[in-house]
Amino acid sequence: MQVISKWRLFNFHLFSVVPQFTKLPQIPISQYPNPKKTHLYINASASRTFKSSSEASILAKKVLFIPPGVEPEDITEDMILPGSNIVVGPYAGDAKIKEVDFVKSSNKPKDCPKDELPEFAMLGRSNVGKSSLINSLVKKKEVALTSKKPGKTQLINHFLVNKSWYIVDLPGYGFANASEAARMDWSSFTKGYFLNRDTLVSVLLLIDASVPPQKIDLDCANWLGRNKIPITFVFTKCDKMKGGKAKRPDQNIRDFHELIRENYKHQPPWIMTSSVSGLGRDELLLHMSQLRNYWNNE
Ligand SMILES: Nc1nc2c(ncn2[C@@H]2O[C@H](COP(=O)(O)OP(=O)(O)OP(=O)(O)O)[C@@H](O)[C@H]2O)c(=O)[nH]1
Ligand SMILES: [Mg+2]
Repeated sequence: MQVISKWRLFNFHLFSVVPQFTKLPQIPISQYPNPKKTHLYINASASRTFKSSSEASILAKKVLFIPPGVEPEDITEDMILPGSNIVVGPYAGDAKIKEVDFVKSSNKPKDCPKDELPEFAMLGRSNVGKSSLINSLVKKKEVALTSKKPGKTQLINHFLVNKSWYIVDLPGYGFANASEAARMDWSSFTKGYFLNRDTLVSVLLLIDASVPPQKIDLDCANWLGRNKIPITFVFTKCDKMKGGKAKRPDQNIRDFHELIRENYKHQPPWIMTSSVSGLGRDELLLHMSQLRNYWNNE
């Protein structure tokens, strides 16, 4: 298994991604020179695997995202992507982006491309970094337009990757100076897309990790959960360290998990990223590859 053996290179500990259940010594992510080795937590003594412990297997089911084709008791810690709760399974592969083409902007869900290719939709608060993440994933500066001014992306924008799948840039929700009418418009427009788009493999719900959990993000996560829309939490701006008493990204992420935990029977996948440092980029692409390849094989 080539993909898995790649991840064996990382000396990554299972218990480093179990924030809610363990109290482990913490090291701020800024202290890691290599983003690939960035962990939320480090526990020097935790070099166990799940194999020998049924307790650990139950814990794995509660906190890890276990993809199709993987049994909880077969998980070893080196199968977990760094800075995430995502286990890499047999469907992962072909993650590299070789080419990307902007296809179209649609202002109604029914105008979106009809070629049945799988797609991932970027959703999140205005200014959370959706367009920046797309640019970072495709390694091009100006594929998706970014701006300091919230509300830059107003349409459903389809980008075709490797001529075989789409990344979709959506308008941000909840920007403070939008009128109530504009907000309502956003919600019927985008909700229509989520509820009717059969080719949607997963929503990537972007959450700004440089600020404490926001009600609007929690509401959105809960709405998607209630409507059984597959979701991956992508924490953005993990490079941003605010001074003073502000919480660090890893603490904000832990607080966010704490608040949504009871709404999810199974842990949705989550991953830490930064469009500035490239943290989580390759890992997110690998995760998307396993969801996509499974979707294609279904
Ligand atoms: N430090 C840091 N800044 C970021 C990161 N990602 C985005 N930004 C900044 O955040 C601002 C908003 O980024 P966009 O990518 O335009 O955000 P968006 O979610 O597409 O915004 P809308 O299109 O308005 O919904 C820009 O100033 C980016 O440079 C990140 O990972 N780290
Ligand atoms: Mg945008």
